Amino acid sequence: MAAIIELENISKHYSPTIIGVDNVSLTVEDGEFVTLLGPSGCGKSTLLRMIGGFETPTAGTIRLADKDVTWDPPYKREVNMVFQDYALFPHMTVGENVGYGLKVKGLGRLEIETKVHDALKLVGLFDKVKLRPQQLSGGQRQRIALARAIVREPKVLLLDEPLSALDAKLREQMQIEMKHLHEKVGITFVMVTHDQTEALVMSDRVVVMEKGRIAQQGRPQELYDHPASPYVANFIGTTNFLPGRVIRCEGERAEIEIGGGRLSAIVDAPLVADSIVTAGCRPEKVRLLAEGETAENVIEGRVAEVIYYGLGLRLAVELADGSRVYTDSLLPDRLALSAVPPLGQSLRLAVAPHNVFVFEGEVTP
Ligand SMILES: Nc1ncnc2c1ncn2[C@@H]1O[C@H](COP(=O)(O)OP(=O)(O)OP(=O)(O)O)[C@@H](O)[C@H]1O
Repeated sequence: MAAIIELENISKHYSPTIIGVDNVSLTVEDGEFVTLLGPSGCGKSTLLRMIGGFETPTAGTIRLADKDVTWDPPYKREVNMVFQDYALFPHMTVGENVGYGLKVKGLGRLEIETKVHDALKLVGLFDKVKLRPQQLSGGQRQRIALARAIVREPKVLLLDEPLSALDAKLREQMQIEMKHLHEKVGITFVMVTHDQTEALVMSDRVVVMEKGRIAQQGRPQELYDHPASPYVANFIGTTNFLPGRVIRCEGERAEIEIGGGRLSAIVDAPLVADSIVTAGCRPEKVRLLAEGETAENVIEGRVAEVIYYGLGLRLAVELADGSRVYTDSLLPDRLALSAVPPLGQSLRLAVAPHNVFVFEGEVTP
C-alpha cells in the first residue's frame, strides 16, 4: 500500500501556552481506516482539521498523495469532511443535498443524477431522494451526509465524531454500516472519536492521542492486548492497576510482589529488582478459581461488590492491602446467577502471566 497522508512534525500552537498538536508525525496508507482517539482536548480535532485544510499548522508539513498541501485551502485538497451536525441544507431535497457539490463543480445534470443515484444506493437510501432532511431520522441524515461526502470521490474522507448525535443503539448499527461502506468504496477514512468501542470496532488502525501527541498507535487488538502506557491501558478498555515491587526479573519473566501475593508477568524489557512498578490486567482475563483448583498467579481476597450488567457479572475483590481487583465473567445461563458469591466471601482469582502488563512507577488512577 502507498501512503496517502503524510504528516511530518506537525504542530499547532494556538498561543505560547495553548498547544493543540505537538510535533506529530503520522502516515496513513491508501484505503486505510484510521481513527484518532483520545479524551476531550487531546488535539484530535485540530489534527483532523489541519489534514482538511480548515486549520494551518504552526510547524511541519502535510502531504496528500505525494503533494505538499500544507498551505492549500480545503477546496484544493482531495479530501472531504463529514461534520458532527451533518450540515445538510434544510431547503433542499436529499438528492439536491447529495448532488450539490457536483453542481458547484459544474457537472452536467445527467452525470449528477447518475452519481447521486449510485451514492444513495450505497447508503441504502435511494427511495428517500425526494424527501427533505427534516423528514428523515438521525441515522438516515447521517447516511445522507456520508453519501454527499463520497459522491465527490475524494481520496480521503475526514469524519469528525460522525456518530455522536445518534442514540446508543443506532450508533452501534451505524458503526458496522460505516465499516462496510468503507470496504465498499475503498476511500481512505480518518475519523475522530472519544469513544473507544467505536474506534476498536471500526478501524484498521487506532492512533491514541494524549496532550497533543501520539501516545500509541496500532491495530485495535494490539492496543488492547499490549498497551504501552497506563494512559492507553486506562483509555482503551478497563484495567486493574495494582501497586507492586519487582522481586526479580530473568529474561522475559518478572516476579512482582503485590498487595495480596505475587504475580508472574511476561515483560518486553527487563525490570530492575526492587523497583516500584504497577501491574495491570483486564477484568475479563482474571479468572475465578473453583475450590481446589490450582493455577499460576493466584490472588486471594474477599468479595467487596457485585455488579450485574446483563451479559455478565463484575466482582470487585478486595485484597489484603485494601486494593481492589475487578473480575468479569459471562453468565452462560440464568441459573448461573444463583452461584454468585455473597459479599465478604473469600475467593481465589488467577491471571495468566502473559495477561499481566507491568508499568514502571506508580500509577495514579
Ligand atoms: N480555535 C482555538 N483557539 C484556541 N485554542 C484552541 C482552539 N481550538 C482548540 N483549541 C485548544 O487546543 C486543544 C486541543 O483541542 P481539540 O479541539 O483539537 O481537542 P479534541 O481532542 O478534539 O477535543 P474535543 O473532543 O473536545 O473536540 C485544547 O486545549 C483546546 O482548548
